[in-house]
Amino acid sequence: MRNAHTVEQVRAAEAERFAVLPPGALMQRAVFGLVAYVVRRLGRVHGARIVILAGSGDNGGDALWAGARLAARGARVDAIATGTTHPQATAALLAAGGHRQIVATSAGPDEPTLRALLERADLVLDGLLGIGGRGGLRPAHARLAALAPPRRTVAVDLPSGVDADTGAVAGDAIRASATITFGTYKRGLWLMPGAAHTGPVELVDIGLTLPEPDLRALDDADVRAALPVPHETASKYRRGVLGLVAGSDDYPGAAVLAVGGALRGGAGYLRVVSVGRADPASGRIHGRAGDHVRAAHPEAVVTDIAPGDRAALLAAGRVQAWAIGPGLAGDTSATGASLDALLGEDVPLVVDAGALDPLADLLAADRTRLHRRVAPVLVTPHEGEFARLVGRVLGWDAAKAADELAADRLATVRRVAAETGAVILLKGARTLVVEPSGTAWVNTTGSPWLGTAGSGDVLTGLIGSLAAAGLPVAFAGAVGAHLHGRAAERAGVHGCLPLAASDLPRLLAATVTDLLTDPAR
Ligand SMILES: NC(=O)C1=CN([C@@H]2O[C@H](COP(=O)(O)OP(=O)(O)OC[C@H]3O[C@@H](n4cnc5c(N)ncnc54)[C@H](O)[C@@H]3O)[C@@H](O)[C@H]2O)[C@@H](O)CC1
Ligand SMILES: [K+]
Repeated sequence: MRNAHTVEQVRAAEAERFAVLPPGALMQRAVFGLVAYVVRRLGRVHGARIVILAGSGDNGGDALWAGARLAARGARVDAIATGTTHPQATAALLAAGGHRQIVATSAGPDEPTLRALLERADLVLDGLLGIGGRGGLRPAHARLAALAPPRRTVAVDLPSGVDADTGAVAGDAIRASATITFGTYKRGLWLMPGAAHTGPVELVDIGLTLPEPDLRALDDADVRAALPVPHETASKYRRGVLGLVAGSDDYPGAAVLAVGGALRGGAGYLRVVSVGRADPASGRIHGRAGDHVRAAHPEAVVTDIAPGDRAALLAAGRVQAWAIGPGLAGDTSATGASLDALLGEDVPLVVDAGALDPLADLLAADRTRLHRRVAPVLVTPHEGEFARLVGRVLGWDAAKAADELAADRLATVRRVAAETGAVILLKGARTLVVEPSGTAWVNTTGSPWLGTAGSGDVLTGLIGSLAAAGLPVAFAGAVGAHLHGRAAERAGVHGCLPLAASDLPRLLAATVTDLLTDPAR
């Protein structure tokens, strides 16, 4: 598990260490980790050209100290500063044979000199701003950020211009090929758009004593440990039964995809409810989605029901979790009736796609509905569906929803989770899973190829299945998002590019197989 903390939490933990350590000790720990990374990356330090971008604070201090260490090992180090710089670190750099120039003065380097320095650099260390940065970069910083070569730039603690807490980026910001961060992950390294600026992030332990994290990210090892693996006495029922209400005559394929995801999530038995209509000749209820599921996945047990038939829905049988929504179309009041029936059942419930608007309507009528329910409800909107949800339930217009998400995505989702009582899984490049209590996970796996029709249906089935197998539903959301992302990352290896959603179940099986058979386990 990787943990992220807020700037306030980091500052408090640092203050506690400052009180007992000699001056500069924490910074030297950070510098040691940074230099170790640079040496590993360059292989040969002697003769390497290093450019340091140095702001006025301790972040610049880290980078300048690293420059001093690298200069002492024979690197050619040029520091480009935006003004005053950390005094001891600057003195150490100059004493080690490094150079410093200040862009803001008339004696500073002109544009061509600056460009030439950066173009020739083997590596650029971005020490413009760390956790002390606020708002968009000032002009001198922004100019350097725009000139730094992304593929040869390493961000110190975080890419300058990325807000450490929110991941917001206002204007120019450093784009790095790697980020070396100190003490703990900062939330902004994991939240979009900041997360797109970091490259791979490495954590350097500097010995902070930290409180409960504000945000968590799962690793493969966490997911491996959480996977519901059947033991000797398992049976199909004991492994968990998922009830899935999915598909419609208009969108039967969504049910097939959701079932494909569910079959790879660990539940032993799958009851699929297909919403159809009465056959004029026989009077029997029949749904196209059910036909497609029977043909594609004979292991699923399918029941056809008439729209909104609550009794028939619940008669499908006992389950340990329900999921509703993929591919549901048409009469939203009928979907609302089904949803209302499922909300009356005391098992975890996953609500997606075509069931999200009906849920919003139920919550608009009764905001306490989910707070009163004992078993949790997880909703899986993408950004547009989230905007509709907050529009109907909290009265936000689309512009407000977009503004709030852009300013602080995590805080916004937290607030909506607390107000609605739903666990919210907000899909996107860095999917967030947030409980009403505020506990939050961010997913760091995935690939842009996942942005394809039907991939969300697979995810819903997968999460429902993990919940039916016994994972707490929010954790099932985090585990499901991690597996779903890993599966997509494998698409290239398994010849599944461009990725189609129907490839995902097969890729999920390969992902789970690898996790469970990893010899390092
Ligand atoms: N405090 C510590 O013990 C440690 C701190 N470390 C480093 O220290 C950093 C924090 O140092 P500081 O608190 O000095 O803060 P920073 O170095 O992040 O920046 C502070 C300076 O930047 C200016 N500034 C703020 N926003 C700006 C903007 N948008 N554009 C341009 N300039 C802006 C401020 O006026 C201030 O002078 C960490 O990120 C980390 O790199 C590490 O050395 C580990 C130990
Ligand atoms: K930085």
